[in-house]
Amino acid sequence: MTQPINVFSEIGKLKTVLLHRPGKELENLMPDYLDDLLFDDIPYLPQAQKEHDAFADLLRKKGVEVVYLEDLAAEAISEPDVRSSFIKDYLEEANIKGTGLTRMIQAKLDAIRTNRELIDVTMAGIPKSDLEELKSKSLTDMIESDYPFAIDPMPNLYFTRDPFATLGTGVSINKMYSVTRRRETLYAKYIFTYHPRFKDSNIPMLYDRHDSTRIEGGDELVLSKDLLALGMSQRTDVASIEKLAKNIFEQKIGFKRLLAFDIGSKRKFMHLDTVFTMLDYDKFSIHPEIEGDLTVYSISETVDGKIEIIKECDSLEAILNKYLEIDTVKLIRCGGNDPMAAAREQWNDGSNTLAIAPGEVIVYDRNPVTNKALEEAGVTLNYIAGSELVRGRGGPRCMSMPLVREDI
Ligand SMILES: NC(=[NH2+])NCCC[C@H](N)C(=O)O
Repeated sequence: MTQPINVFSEIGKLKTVLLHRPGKELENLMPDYLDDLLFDDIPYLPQAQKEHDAFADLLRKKGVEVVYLEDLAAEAISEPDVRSSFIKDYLEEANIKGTGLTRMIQAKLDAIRTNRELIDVTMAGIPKSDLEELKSKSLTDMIESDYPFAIDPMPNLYFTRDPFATLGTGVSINKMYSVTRRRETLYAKYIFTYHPRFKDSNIPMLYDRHDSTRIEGGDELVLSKDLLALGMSQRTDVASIEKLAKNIFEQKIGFKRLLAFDIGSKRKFMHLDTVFTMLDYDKFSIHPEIEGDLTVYSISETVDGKIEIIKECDSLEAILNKYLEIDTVKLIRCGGNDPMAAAREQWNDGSNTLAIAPGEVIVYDRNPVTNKALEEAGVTLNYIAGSELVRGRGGPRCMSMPLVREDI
């Protein structure tokens, strides 16, 4: 039987992928809170859904099984006691002001008939205006301020790449950088523990969502069955990479080395996959700003089970040649040779490609300069529109979490 999780590369033929169709959580974005919610603008939901459906259809057309986070989460809580414990965890983490309000919301959630509807409500968040009871005078003391939400929405859920990452046969359930994304990992906890697809497989857990240091899936790349690339970024702390390495070696997942790339701490480069993705055995898309010398930490295990860390300063090209044991990797620049196009198209996720097979990727159609450079390098491109989706600052890789890839 194939493992429910099998991801030993970034490029092996994609067999099963996890998406989230953008939902009502995007309609709960408000201009005053965009920064906290990590959005730059408010997508128009029907159009965002249309674009997302086209992305899913393309994947299906390419023979990929598409599963949705919201369906798996609903199926995972099908036992009444699991559903109750999910609601309890959700409420505990929801940062609700006032116990009266918590009780009121709990009653509302308990009364929702189908689990799928329940999951949708938890994702969308709960505006105070949806709580009829709050309108009665006796409850005014529960309304702390003009803040519009009793529970915040989770608008970043369609970036399924980040709250957890599949690595080999295991999964790292991540401690997210921002408050707004921390609750997203609750769905992963329930899915990997209780969903029939996973529950009997004893999935190796490689990171703990309650850990003190942060890590996100956009910084976790599987370069080969032996090698992982990690970003030390705005989102991922170096300490987390060390912990992940320890867990990977202890649980004998199979990877022999982790390369941690220091990409600095800027929003435009929030994750390693915003400046660097794998296209083929020897081809990568990169943002020109990471072409110079980089500081990289190579983390491996010694024969007596200790962690060894070596610091190197070299170009990305030299590091990849050395550790992938390739004569010359080909780095394809986002924006080609035009610095202005590079900046603009990186902002619109031109380097954030999703490989569906070696040398075949999905890209946004809105980055023509980068796409031309990729085509000229012999990469096969499949286009999707992303006018609305891109407003959350993420591309095809960010919007997908592979569960199964064919080994290469
Ligand atoms: N893997 C990625 N690059 N994900 C992009 C996530 C974008 C999202 N708005 C955030 O700031 O978290």
